[in-house]
Amino acid sequence: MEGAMSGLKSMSAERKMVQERAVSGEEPPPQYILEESHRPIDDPPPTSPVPVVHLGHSDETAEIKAALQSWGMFQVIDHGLSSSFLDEIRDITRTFFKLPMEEKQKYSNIIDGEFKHEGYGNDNITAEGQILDWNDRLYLSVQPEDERKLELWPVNPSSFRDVLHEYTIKTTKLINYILKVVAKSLELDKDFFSSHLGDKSRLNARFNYYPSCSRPDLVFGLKPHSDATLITVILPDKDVEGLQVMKDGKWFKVTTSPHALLLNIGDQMEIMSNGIFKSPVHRVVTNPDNERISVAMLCSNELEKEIGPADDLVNEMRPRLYKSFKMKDYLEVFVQRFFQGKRAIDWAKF
Ligand SMILES: O=C(O)CCC(=O)C(=O)O
Ligand SMILES: [Fe+2]
Repeated sequence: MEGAMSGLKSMSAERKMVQERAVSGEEPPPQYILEESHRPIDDPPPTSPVPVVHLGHSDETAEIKAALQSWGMFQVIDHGLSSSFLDEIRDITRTFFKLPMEEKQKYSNIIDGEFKHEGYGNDNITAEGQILDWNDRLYLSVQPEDERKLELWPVNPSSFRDVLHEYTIKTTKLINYILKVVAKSLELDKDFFSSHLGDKSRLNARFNYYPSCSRPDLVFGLKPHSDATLITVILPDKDVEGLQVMKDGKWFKVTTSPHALLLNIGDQMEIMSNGIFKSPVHRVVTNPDNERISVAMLCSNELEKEIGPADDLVNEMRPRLYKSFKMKDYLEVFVQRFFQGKRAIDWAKF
């Protein structure tokens, strides 16, 4: 067993970045190739624009409720972030991934052969036969501010840290606003989620880089998953599509305005809303001609916090559907299952 674990450990540590494979024109090697029944099928899934919610309008609460009950996600255009600032975030992302490999490796998520969540890299390899995603990423914890590992924040491009800091402040403000509206839509006190989040609530930034892939029919850019979060803010690529969401058992391409931020709820919201809202399953497919980037800001409750369904959402008509547990215990289960392409929410159900 120990031998097998150390074998897996060295597979994580020694693997090549997807970007290196794409640059040298490699076809995806066997570890990336999906079983036939799991492959993204070629006939393009229907496109349907994810609902647009108008913040500050009198019907924002009803719009958010309807969007979360049907899609689990919505796009926001009047979010208060300028289009030029959104482009700056896209620019620092592209510039970082364009740096020479040895420069990016200074921020590696493998330290002394051990996989860490934070930093530049790929998923951990935790099991023999695990199918890998056609994606490299930079994962950074941005909040609480005093827990930032600044040594993993790129200094190149030189604006990277300042832009990410500013984006953290702006997304936090947007998330706080949206969480009040979501609470109202559930007829909870408007501060229900923010008071639960507490002072040590977490915000993580995941910069995704999906190199072009000669065989998009065989691989995923990002495997089907729901987020572990309370809520996630995605800045999608301006030009290249790839994100798909499961709705009513079917996959839909997600199309958004270039000026939009896309918000989706995660498992913590499904649990706290006692299943009134469902955390959407989504995935990313690759593209033979173009690379794609996205930035996900992932907002979660404090690690020591106990979470469970809101008492006011449990009644005779709607019994308690999920257990209560410590956030950190959920994340541990989530991470193990995520790498295996399995959902953690089933673990939380009664
Ligand atoms: O690339 C995207 O559009 C989505 C990324 C995503 O789902 C994630 O980082 O959790
Ligand atoms: Fe996601």
